[in-house]
Amino acid sequence: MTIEKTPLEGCFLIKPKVFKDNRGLFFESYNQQVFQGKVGFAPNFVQDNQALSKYGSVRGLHLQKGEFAQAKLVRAIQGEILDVVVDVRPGSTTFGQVYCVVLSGENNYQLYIPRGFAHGYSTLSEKAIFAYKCDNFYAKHAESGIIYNDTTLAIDWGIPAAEMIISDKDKILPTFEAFKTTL
Ligand SMILES: Cc1cn([C@H]2C[C@H](O)[C@@H](COP(=O)(O)OP(=O)(O)O[C@H]3O[C@@H](C)C(=O)[C@@H](O)[C@H]3O)O2)c(=O)[nH]c1=O
Repeated sequence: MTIEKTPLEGCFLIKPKVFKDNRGLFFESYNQQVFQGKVGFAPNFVQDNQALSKYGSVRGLHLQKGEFAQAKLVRAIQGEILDVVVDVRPGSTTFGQVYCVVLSGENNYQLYIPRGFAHGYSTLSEKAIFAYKCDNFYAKHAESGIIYNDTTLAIDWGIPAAEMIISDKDKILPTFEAFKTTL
């Protein structure tokens, strides 16, 4: 397993060591000892989530605020997604910067997203199964987010606008400018 820094402070791309044989393959999808050794701390993951999405689905950008903030370790078990994170930690040297990476059931990459980031993903394949670990519980009242098509962030989700599938909740998220006033 390799753990690489991304351009965003505290956000890491994890590439597992995959063992292939005539039965299929095997890899460690999380190893606390390795994570601690390479990153310097071990998150206390308390909730695992899984979602199935159709092609064109865009989920996000989401985060939970304050004491309910969540760090996440995300991956695509099947299919291909474009994972997108935005550093919205006040005072961070990479505040407002966006990082995107393709995660798939083929590359088995994972992204460690620290607390205080906004997160979203689009589904590039016909369908995708997305799974993630969180270091804090779901708290509906602490949910916040930024609109997926914010013009200042200008995220390319890899999906034509006419084919995007977006939840009603996500369609009314604030712009990045408006979100910033809530920080
Ligand atoms: C996230 C979440 C949702 N739910 C419920 C609430 C709702 O009825 C249903 C679907 O929720 P949502 O529409 O918020 O699901 P979704 O849009 O997939 O939300 C997720 O998006 C990605 C981008 C993230 O980063 C996650 O942290 C999470 O916010 O599931 C839980 O019970 N527990 C949870 O942890």
